[in-house]
Amino acid sequence: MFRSGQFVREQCSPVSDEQRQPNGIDLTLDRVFEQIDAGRIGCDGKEVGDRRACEVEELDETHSAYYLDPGGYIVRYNETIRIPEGHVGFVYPRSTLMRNSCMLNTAVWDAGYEGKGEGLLQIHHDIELERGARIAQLVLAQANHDDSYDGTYQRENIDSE
Ligand SMILES: O=c1ccn([C@H]2C[C@H](O)[C@@H](COP(=O)(O)OP(=O)(O)OP(=O)(O)O)O2)c(=O)[nH]1
Repeated sequence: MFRSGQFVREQCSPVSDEQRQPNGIDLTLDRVFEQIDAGRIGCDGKEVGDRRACEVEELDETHSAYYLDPGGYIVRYNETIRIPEGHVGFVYPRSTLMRNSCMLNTAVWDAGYEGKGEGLLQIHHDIELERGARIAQLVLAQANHDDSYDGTYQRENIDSE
């Protein structure tokens, strides 16, 4: 069973009323990165390639935003997300992203994970994205599981900042 938006909200912070959805909460954009070096996935371990932070551009006198050309980017969400025991999380793109020829690729959010997670943003047509804008939605489903998340991404982007 998928949990209510209010339940999901209680596992994340900070979350404003505007982010609350019937079945989850919207996640907002913190930062955008471009990968500049090869990563590695081996049988004995893994490595994430180096990346550089993209710059927010002054688009006119009143606002600044990321202006992204087609390509693949890593995005970091603003919210610290906690996946409670007995649950699994899924993140979907906000449909307006998709309707603008962009897509967010995501993986499984394990029970016990806590952190400011990341996603792969695919841009198929130039788009303007403001920091803090809602780009994705997190939902939580009840799930049986063996053990809890204890990997290298535990508390990512919380302890390091
Ligand atoms: O789109 C996603 C999906 C998951 N996560 C977080 C939550 C998840 O619990 C954690 C680890 O994901 P996964 O287990 O898929 O990573 P891995 O590559 O297998 O690394 P590890 O060996 O640390 O588990 O990353 C994200 O930040 N973004």
